[in-house]
Amino acid sequence: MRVCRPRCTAAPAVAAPATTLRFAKYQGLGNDFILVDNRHSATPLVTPSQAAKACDRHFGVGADGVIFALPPQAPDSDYAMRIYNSDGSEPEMCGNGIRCLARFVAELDADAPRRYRVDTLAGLIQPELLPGGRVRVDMGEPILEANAIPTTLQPTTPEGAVVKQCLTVDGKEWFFTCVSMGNPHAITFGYQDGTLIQTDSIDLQRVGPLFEHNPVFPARTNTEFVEILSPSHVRMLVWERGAGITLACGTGACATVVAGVLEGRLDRSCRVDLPGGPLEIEWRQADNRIYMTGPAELVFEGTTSMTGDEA
Ligand SMILES: N[C@@H](CCC[C@H](N)C(=O)O)C(=O)O
Repeated sequence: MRVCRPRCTAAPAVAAPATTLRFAKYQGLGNDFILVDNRHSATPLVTPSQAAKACDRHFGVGADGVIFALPPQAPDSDYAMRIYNSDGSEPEMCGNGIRCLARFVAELDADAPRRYRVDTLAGLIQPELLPGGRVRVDMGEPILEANAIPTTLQPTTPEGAVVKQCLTVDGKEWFFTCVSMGNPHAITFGYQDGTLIQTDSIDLQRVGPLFEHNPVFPARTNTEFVEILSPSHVRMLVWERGAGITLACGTGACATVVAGVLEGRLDRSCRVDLPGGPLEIEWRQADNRIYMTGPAELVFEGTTSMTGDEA
């Protein structure tokens, strides 16, 4: 006897409703972002998967992340900022991004002050507009305690910091210092045998993911490979959590100077050269806060069609 089974039919395709999103594309040293005016709602207008699509450099607008200017949340803040990485994950902070946000809100709101208090998932961060399109940011204090970074690497100092700890990756023994600027960073200046990093010898595409997804970093990590040019001048490459190779990372540059000071290699004021250009970083002894100065500029404004998550 022949048994007839019902045929498996696909549900009729229903086009997900598309909405039009207005945005401005900004860049800070080539670290580029889609900025969204979200001041009328505390909920981002774009979902993580829509953000990932918009960041795609072939099928979308193209960017390293999507940044939302939201209404203030904390009592003393002027705005709140949230960001999605290009893979749709949500980091706590973005150094180049907050310089872009400062210039974006200055364009939106002519009455905005020159110095803002921005509420982020990493706490209150304070950018200040300078002449010539530059922005100086009070990035707050670094976090050094291993559990708070977070890393399971064994602390090397009585205060619980992970400084110059050895980690074997890709068959090599690297020395690492871990610093959080609200988001996690692992910084290396060299290997256990004493050889120092030369940035042109780093195969970032190969080793970057091995650090990002290493189990010693339970929240994944951004990784900085740093070549020392002098005690006040370094060259840095970055593999970003959730975004891969980028041309610059502001929180990474800040974390690098902190790591360099802790390892006794760098001065507290440093120029950090990134593939997209230089940042000036100061880790001030008087208040333990980090100050980052660099450019941010508008690239173009536009609209894009956003479909639902199921599309
Ligand atoms: N490019 C940023 C950092 C963005 C977040 C990072 N990818 C993370 O996941 O922590 C910067 O300029 O700081």
